[in-house]
Amino acid sequence: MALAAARRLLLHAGSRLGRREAVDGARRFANKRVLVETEGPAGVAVMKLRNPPVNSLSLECLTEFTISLEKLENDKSIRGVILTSECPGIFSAGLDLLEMYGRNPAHYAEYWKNVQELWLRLYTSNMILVSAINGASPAGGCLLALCCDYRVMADNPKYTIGLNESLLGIVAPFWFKDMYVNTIGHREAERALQLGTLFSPAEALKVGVVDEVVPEDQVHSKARSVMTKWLAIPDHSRQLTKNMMRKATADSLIKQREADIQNFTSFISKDSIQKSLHMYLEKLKQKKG
Ligand SMILES: CC/C=C/C=C/CC(=O)SCCNC(=O)CCNC(=O)[C@H](O)C(C)(C)COP(=O)(O)OP(=O)(O)OC[C@H]1O[C@@H](n2cnc3c(N)ncnc32)[C@H](O)[C@@H]1OP(=O)(O)O
Repeated sequence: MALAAARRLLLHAGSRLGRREAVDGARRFANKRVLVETEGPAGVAVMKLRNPPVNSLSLECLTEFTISLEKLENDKSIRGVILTSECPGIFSAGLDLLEMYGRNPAHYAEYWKNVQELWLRLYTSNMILVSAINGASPAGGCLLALCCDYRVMADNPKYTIGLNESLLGIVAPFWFKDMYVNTIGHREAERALQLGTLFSPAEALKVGVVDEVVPEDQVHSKARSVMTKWLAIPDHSRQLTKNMMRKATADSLIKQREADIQNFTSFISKDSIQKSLHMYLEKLKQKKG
């Protein structure tokens, strides 16, 4: 209920959290955790995640992200979105571990429903989505990038990308797996999912997790030039083709959303899984000290 109210509030431009501004002819609207600017090639928005320190996809961040996408989908002048990050060195650390640890089943269910919703909206978007991956992109961060039509990654060996869930002692849901298989093929996905591989940019390019690797200072210009190329294709034929390629994968989740929420909730609530997450969070802390 509270989230639905927040959603209504945010959808109103000019509300306290969601504001629309005119800056040098460019339009922008900003929530606390997502900034959207419509500069650059006509019909293109740049969406920047800004949920420091690591752009983890908290419930609030997911909600703001989904609402921003919804706004762009409803704006007929927007044909493409470049998805990137405002947090230095991090594209997104993926799902927020603190939303999946030490909470109650109702919270897990609510959280997962919002993860599904963002994924469905991104994966089935009619707009052209290009990701400018300017930092680390594990698990849910990789998922965001995989939803895009084209992925450009910064050539920095410190940045890695991949579905690393098995390293956390958790299992990537079937729709994460399906999208991985669609992108890199069954054999590579099978190996990478079991090992929880986090690929360097060069490896990610080789295996097909990303489409292009460029020097870090060229990620945005490259994403823009890729977008220009995709904008030259008539929308109706590109959209119908995208739908043809992605519909079966999206439908398999749509048909069993409730069951998938139940699965997630009972899996994540298990003592053994909570223990694994605890250990992983401790490891992240120790890495610092
Ligand atoms: C059925 C089950 C389905 C579930 C599917 C889940 C998919 C997921 O997305 S699970 C999340 C997986 N994510 C990760 O494994 C990433 C973990 N994080 C990292 O590897 C690193 O933090 C980093 C992203 C590479 C960034 O490194 P660095 O710049 O050195 O920052 P840190 O000091 O490590 O982190 C700062 C701060 O953020 C906290 N944090 C990191 N990641 C997450 C996260 N995903 N969720 C919540 N919080 C996270 C980290 O613990 C630090 O917190 P402090 O309180 O400052 O210690």
